[in-house]
Amino acid sequence: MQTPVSDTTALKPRITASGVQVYYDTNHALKDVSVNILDRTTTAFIGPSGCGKSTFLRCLNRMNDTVASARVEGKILLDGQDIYDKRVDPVQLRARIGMVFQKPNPFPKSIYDNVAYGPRIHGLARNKAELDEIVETSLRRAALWNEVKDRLSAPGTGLSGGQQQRLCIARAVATGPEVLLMDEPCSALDPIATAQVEALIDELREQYSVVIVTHSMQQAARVSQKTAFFHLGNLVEYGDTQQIFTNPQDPRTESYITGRIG
Ligand SMILES: Nc1ncnc2c1ncn2[C@@H]1O[C@H](COP(=O)(O)OP(=O)(O)OP(=O)(O)O)[C@@H](O)[C@H]1O
Repeated sequence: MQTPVSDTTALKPRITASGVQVYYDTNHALKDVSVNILDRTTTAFIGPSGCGKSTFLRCLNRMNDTVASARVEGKILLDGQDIYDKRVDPVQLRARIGMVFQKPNPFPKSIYDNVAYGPRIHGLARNKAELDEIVETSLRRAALWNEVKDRLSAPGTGLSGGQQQRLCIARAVATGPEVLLMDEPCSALDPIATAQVEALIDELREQYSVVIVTHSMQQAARVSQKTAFFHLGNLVEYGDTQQIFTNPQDPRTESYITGRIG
């Protein structure tokens, strides 16, 4: 369901990006991007292939650190703290800004251990009972508990694609993140599993800030309250999803949403 515009106006920025540039060697892939990502809001990144959506998403939890050719400039603050500060541990950061990928990628471990992995390495549970509690809460939050509660020791990889993606969402929420980044989370799923994940995204944003990269404008319209349109490495337009789709301010946005570029 679309949130009325007035609902997002009072929400505070969780992430503030200013003047972000990304280079892969000499390829200037992201050009001077500045945007606020709001709390308790789903923000969609849309735009033609290769425009920099995933590159920008990966800047938000320093996943580009793992790409040798990538160089990131500019400032990205999470709750006012510079995430690129040398004192910030990227592993701790990724517990606060979780990520769900295009293809479900559960660990080759049991359903329980997939969810318990993060809380274990970050020392979030003092004993087995607390860990059990986190696993159950996370699986409930990912709308998967009822389907798996009787087979928690079965391998995560044995679940259906849609269930695996919800398991990956449970794994991401298990560390108590503030922000969830999703890079085309439904592209490997069938329509029913897609609908389930979309419904879940709408529930998750009541607690988290959710950012989703999607190729589907219909999906962006269904799940997001804010939309950012990227083109050739530029953030061309950012605004309320309804406004972007009905009354875009930039001719490039209009061309994209009416299917003239893409
Ligand atoms: N790991 C990488 N190494 C080198 N260049 C990269 C890498 N990832 C992305 N790029 C380049 O950066 C630019 C932006 O790519 P990016 O994947 O961010 O775009 P996108 O909008 O997410 O595209 P798509 O919708 O096809 O996934 C492209 O020119 C791409 O070739």
